[in-house]
Amino acid sequence: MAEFSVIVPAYHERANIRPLTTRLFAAVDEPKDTELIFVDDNSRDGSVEEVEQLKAEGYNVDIIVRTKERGLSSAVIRGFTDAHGKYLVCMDADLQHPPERVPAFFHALKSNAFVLGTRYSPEVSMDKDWPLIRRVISAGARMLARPLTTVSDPMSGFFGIQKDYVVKAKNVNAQGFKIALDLLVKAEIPSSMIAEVPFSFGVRTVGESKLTGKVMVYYLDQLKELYVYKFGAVTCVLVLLVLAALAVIALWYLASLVL
Ligand SMILES: Nc1nc2c(ncn2[C@@H]2O[C@H](COP(=O)(O)OP(=O)(O)O[C@H]3O[C@H](CO)[C@@H](O)[C@H](O)[C@@H]3O)[C@@H](O)[C@H]2O)c(=O)[nH]1
Ligand SMILES: [Mg+2]
Repeated sequence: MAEFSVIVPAYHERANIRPLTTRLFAAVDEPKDTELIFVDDNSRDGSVEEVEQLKAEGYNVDIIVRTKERGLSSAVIRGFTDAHGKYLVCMDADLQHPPERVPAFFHALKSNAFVLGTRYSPEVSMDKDWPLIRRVISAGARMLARPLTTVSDPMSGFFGIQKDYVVKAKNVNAQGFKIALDLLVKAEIPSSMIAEVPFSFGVRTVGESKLTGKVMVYYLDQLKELYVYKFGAVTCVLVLLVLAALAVIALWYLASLVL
């Protein structure tokens, strides 16, 4: 039974499956003790056949095909549930998360409950081709998550967690796009048990991003739920009322200067 599991949510990613698998197994320290699980939402694009071929070549890779559910977070939860490993790493299929960094996650997971891949470290650079609009959205989204966690990249989808802590996390939001943030808040992991691994965020070369306007709405909804979870509904309403009052006072003051 594998001790290390790599979970990859995948939707229409056939062309990325082979390079990810070969690069991952070439990189890990203990390939015989490592399993790779794709969680595909019935893409029907040849992903299953590609995985079968890789299996026949001897790679410890599998694919779960979901036909009734869809969504990034719920796919990751399904993969974590089915995984055999004690140490779990989640990464994207599109090679924006370099497989060569996975051993650093497993290494850090031996002494930490949670390991977050970060794009915001002096050691790494963000790919200069990452579109400006994505950088702006990412910065805004990060700022909004600031009160929830101290980690440097709460939007990251490249992370590792010990299986025991997945079991501990209750009511994880399967709708959201930001599963790492949800687990960080709901598994109640102390900051002393969280490590960060810097990585350079690449550019997708094959296939398309699934980030749509709807995903951003889901994110705001997820944030609302996490704020209430962490601070309680009463505190959230009071803070909103104070902010609204401050905004009215500021507008009043500005109007008095102009008029
Ligand atoms: N099974 C399944 N997989 C999905 C779904 N939606 C997306 N995925 C998979 O989830 C991964 C990330 O999707 P992308 O569409 O490539 O996301 P992105 O916009 O590049 O977003 C990335 O950057 C964010 C930070 O800015 C990360 O938070 C996010 O996890 C992801 O890494 C890919 O492997 C994609 O196939 C879905 O509905 N179902
Ligand atoms: Mg991507």
